[in-house]
Amino acid sequence: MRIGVIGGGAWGTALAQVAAAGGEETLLWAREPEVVEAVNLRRENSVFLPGISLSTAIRATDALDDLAGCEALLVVTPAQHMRRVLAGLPALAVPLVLCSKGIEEGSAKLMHQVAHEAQPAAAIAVLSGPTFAHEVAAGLPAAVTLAIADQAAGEAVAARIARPNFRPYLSDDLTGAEIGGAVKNVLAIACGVVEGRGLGQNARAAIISRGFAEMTRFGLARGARAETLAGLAGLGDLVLTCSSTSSRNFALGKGLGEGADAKALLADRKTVAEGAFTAPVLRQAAADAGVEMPIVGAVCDLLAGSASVDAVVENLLSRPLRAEGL
Ligand SMILES: NC(=O)C1=CN([C@@H]2O[C@H](COP(=O)(O)OP(=O)(O)OC[C@H]3O[C@@H](n4cnc5c(N)ncnc54)[C@H](O)[C@@H]3O)[C@@H](O)[C@H]2O)C=CC1
Ligand SMILES: O=C(CO)COP(=O)(O)O
Repeated sequence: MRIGVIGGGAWGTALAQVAAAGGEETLLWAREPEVVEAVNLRRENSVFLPGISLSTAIRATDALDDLAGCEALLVVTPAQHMRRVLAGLPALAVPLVLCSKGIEEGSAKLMHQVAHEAQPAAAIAVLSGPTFAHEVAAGLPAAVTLAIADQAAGEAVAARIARPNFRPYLSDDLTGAEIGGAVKNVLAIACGVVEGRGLGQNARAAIISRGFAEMTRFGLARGARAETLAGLAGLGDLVLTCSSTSSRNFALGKGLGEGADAKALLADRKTVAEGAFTAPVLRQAAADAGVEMPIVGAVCDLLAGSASVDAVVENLLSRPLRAEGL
């Protein structure tokens, strides 16, 4: 097996399909025995990515040990589970390509920091960008940022995962690529709220643009480069997920905007809406860095049930007038 994928959710399955489309034998590790069985017997992940016929070059397993012989590993667990899953593997020397979007609760660490602590000998790359899993799995065109410190290693990984309809763009800014993906999830919840409450398309565009200002302020404070945040992994993904109920984060926000209870919405989920986990740790990290993120704060209040939609909107609209620049 040459490429291994850790995580049999929608995105891990879609990335396994991309890998297999290049003729690579691909091993997909999934936690759920029913996912392993469905992929191996029916060539479909009917739990997390129904309706997509999967390549015969994909084999699924529920044994992490089976990944030992892979030459590269794509890591696609939900962000809050990445440390434990990586720590459960033997020491790895193959490249780890992190595809999850989030910030670790408690530590406020980015996934590349978490992965480095769990697997210090592995080269770490971050793959992030505007990529709804079902479109990628169906072979529709998409482009991503592939961030890795070592350029030669990056070129090798890019060559390995690039396909005619899947274009990685290289970067060495892991922090920027990760902050873009993590922050946009929280902003997508805010845009969903705008939709659910019927606040209009002007308001949504305002949230995208002022949200991008928040992302940029926070990213620069954590050492990201502005050009990365303005690229596929930042602005590109922000625009995608702030515009469609195909985004689980947007859909969660839409429910909040329609007046549903946050706890009930979250308890009801089988799939992950990363923004709900990222929002509180992001608010704290921003406060620690002295960065204002009022939209992120509003999402936190809604998720905690500590303020109504109308109250957070009024709060945002009554902030002191200021210059547009960062
Ligand atoms: N679905 C998408 O279109 C995209 C998702 N991503 C990111 O990929 C990551 C994974 O998301 P999806 O594949 O969409 O997941 P999903 O929402 O389709 O499935 C949930 C996943 O969580 C896993 N899980 C649940 N409890 C777990 C535990 N205790 N330990 C380890 N894993 C556990 C399940 O096994 C399953 O793989 C997230 O960080 C997400 O932001 C990134 C780009 C696109
Ligand atoms: O990250 C994604 C697309 O790039 C998927 O967004 P959601 O997790 O909100 O569905």
